[in-house]
Amino acid sequence: MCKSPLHPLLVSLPKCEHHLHLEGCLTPDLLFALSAQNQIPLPSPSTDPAFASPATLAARYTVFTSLDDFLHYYYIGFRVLVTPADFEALAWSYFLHAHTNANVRHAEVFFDPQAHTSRAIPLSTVIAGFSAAAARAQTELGMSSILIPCLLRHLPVADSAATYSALVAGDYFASGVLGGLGLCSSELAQPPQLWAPIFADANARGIRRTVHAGEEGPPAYVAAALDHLAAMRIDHGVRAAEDTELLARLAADGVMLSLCPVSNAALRVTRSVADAPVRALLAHGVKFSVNSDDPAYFGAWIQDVYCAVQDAFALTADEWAGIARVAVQGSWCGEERKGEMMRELEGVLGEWGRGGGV
Ligand SMILES: Nc1ncnc2[nH]cnc12
Ligand SMILES: [Zn+2]
Repeated sequence: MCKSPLHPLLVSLPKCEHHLHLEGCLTPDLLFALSAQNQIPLPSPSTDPAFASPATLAARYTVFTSLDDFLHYYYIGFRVLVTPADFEALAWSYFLHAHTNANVRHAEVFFDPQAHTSRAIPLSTVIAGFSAAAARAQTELGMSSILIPCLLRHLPVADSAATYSALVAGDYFASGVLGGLGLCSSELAQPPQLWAPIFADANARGIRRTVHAGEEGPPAYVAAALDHLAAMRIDHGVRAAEDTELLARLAADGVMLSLCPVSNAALRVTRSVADAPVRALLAHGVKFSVNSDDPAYFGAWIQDVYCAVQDAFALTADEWAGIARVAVQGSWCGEERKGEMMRELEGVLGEWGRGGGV
């Protein structure tokens, strides 16, 4: 909860989340429970004392030193996910939390196929579990969602190409089970252009494209994601704020950044949430949405992130209205769904105004 008088508005705003890794919703409690259930050992506390208990692991998560320090723990977490039911339970825990605590109405969620297939978990197992949870969220919560597989930059590009080909051959994109293609994981020394042939093929097939760039990597990686991968959205993009020409380009082209200010502070991309480029983006007219990234690892779900941004920047109700409208418009759902969400949003804003909102 934030200290702002706008807190009730921030809770009730219908939200779209565009930057959420489903595997980033694996809490230490669920990690230990699935480890016991599936009889998959975690690292021994004698090699890493963080694995003594869920509490010690949660404490370790508060002192990440970099993206790669976080990714080390993040990929260990994958080991305990085995059955379609495990994947479904993980995704459902996110959808239910986002619906109940933050009024998320639409979520575009990432997952990392290569980090499962490399453990001999078939693509079909992962996708069956995640898509079952997405269907349940639609039916039971009225929440729409889009599943987006991310290719992993810390693995050879050939591995990305093989995974992408398997996804295409499995008809997952053409059938609409998957709604886009992403690129994530370690960023430094992994320039986006290495993935150009894969993203060119995706573009030719009409598959939407989003790319993690400008998190730890330089502004040039953001430009390269646009130039070489035809990225339609940039995930993070924080470091774009270092380059005013790039900001002007993002604004002119209407490219939305999926900002994750709490993640950035947790991974030392910025010193604090207050160092996120929120004011610079607003001033330059760059579109952005506010997102959680890996909430179980950073201890902040989307509502907490909205509150953290408000505590840091004291935005006005009008500024939040603009951010919420951009989030709806920048979503990849159909125009009809956007229209529904926009009407809901305008209803909430109108009610806030009539109540004498600040
Ligand atoms: N913040 C992040 N950056 C890059 N890859 C990720 N995978 C999960 N979270 C990530
Ligand atoms: Zn991310």
